[in-house]
Amino acid sequence: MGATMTETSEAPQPQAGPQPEGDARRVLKVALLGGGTVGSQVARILLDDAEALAARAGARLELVGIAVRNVDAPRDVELPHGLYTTDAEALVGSADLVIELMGGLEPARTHILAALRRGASVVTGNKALLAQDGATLFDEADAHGAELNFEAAVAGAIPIIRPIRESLSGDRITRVLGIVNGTTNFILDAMDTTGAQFADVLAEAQRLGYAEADPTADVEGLDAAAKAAILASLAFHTRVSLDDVRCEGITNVSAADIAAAQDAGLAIKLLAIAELVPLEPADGAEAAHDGAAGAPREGVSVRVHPTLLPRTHPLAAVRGAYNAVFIEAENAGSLMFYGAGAGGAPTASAIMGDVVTTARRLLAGSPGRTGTATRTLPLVGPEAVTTSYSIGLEVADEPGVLARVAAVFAEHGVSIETMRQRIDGAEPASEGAGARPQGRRAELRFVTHRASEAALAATVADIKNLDVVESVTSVLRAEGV
Ligand SMILES: NC(=O)c1ccc[n+]([C@@H]2O[C@H](COP(=O)([O-])OP(=O)(O)OC[C@H]3O[C@@H](n4cnc5c(N)ncnc54)[C@H](O)[C@@H]3O)[C@@H](O)[C@H]2O)c1
Ligand SMILES: N[C@@H](CCO)C(=O)O
Ligand code: NA
Repeated sequence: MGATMTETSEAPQPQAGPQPEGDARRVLKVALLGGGTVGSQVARILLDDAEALAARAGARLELVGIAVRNVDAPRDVELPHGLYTTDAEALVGSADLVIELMGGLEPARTHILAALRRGASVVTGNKALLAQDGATLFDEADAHGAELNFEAAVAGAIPIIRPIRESLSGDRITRVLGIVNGTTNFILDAMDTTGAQFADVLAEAQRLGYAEADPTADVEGLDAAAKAAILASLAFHTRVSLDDVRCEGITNVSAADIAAAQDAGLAIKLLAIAELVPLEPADGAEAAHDGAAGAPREGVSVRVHPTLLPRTHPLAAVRGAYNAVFIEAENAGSLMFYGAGAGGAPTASAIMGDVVTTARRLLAGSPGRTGTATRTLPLVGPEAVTTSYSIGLEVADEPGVLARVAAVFAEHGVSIETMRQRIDGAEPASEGAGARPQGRRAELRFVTHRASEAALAATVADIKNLDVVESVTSVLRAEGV
């Protein structure tokens, strides 16, 4: 075991059999980097629940310090002032187990690497760092016999990392669909419930404290993309980083999109989607194989975008700031994991689960491997992925317009599943329903069968060029319609 452990001088004699209060001779020194929203809750649990944690971990978990930027900053959770320090480096040097909750890339990365190089294990909630440079951290952990655990990094309190890494390690996961950002789910849900526009709901979410003052990482999908990269790496045993994730946020989702989705029995959710995609062999070439005899070559697609879902899909029922991850596996079938994806105490629960599990394995002298990549799957771009699309258009309400638009879909081989028409906000009218006033506009909404992004883009470009089309108001992807 890489970590050193101390023994207290007033140690009781060892006893045979189970020891409900843990083995009090053994102490694991725990350093906490960051005393903010999550860190303060982790410290509270470590101090308040010390006895129960010792019983479960098999050693006393001694909080030796909390590294912060300013030791005198006002705090919501009252903790012994003497625990705070600005010297994170020294704190890391004294610990058996380091909990990193500073966030950001640096100096978090430097401190985690320093801990792992000493053989100290690390628990972190830092999805941004893991998605950017997880491979380096995993390699370092494995090289030094230390563990790096990160349940809190994806979907907060929801157990999802460990189920993928452990419970499903004997299955073959084929697809992961996740609502992994609470802020955007809160906004989309509020738009769905109230009919309000994105900007108004965002302002309200900021007022209520759901959205950050700078909501860019959330509303542009970057936070979800980091989580998607982590989920894809674990689910498919390959390496995926943030740069591999195609990402589109929710800033362009309009109240009209939401209303149209509702009319069609659909909901709009920001989904992180990671899936295995079969790859066609190159022209004239044999299909390459990924190592398993006879296995067809496959790639991984990882993306984040607003997605239309049938309102009957389990993910459509996820309301407010909650998160959920839906997994499809060859043998398990469909599984859904649901709960609080953020917040101090919920996220601290996931951190503490990792801390106790890590402590147990350290005490048993058998740290687990951190890295799970066993193969290198190609990342596939949108050209190899097909999805259904919903396209909204504003057109002149004139005879023959529908036929001209439909012809463009046909030219590009994009098959239409449904079409809805609304005249100047009035109830749908059928073609040929009597004389229309001149200059009226109609809104058309098409839902397509599965199509490639290239075919869809070419279709939209040609539709925009039709003189009867005033504008393409939205293009949204759909799943399960
Ligand atoms: N807040 C959540 O709901 C949530 C959920 C899941 C994961 N996370 C992750 O947990 C981590 C912590 O999030 P948080 O919300 O508690 O952040 P926070 O901003 O509330 O707290 C950060 C803490 O780190 C300290 N810190 C930051 N930079 C430092 C530096 N250079 N030196 C010393 N101390 C420094 C700050 O003083 C503060 O105490 C992040 O990686 C975040 O992505 C947070
Ligand atoms: N900003 C994130 C916090 C949890 O990672 C969210 O809204 O879900
Ligand atoms: Na989690």
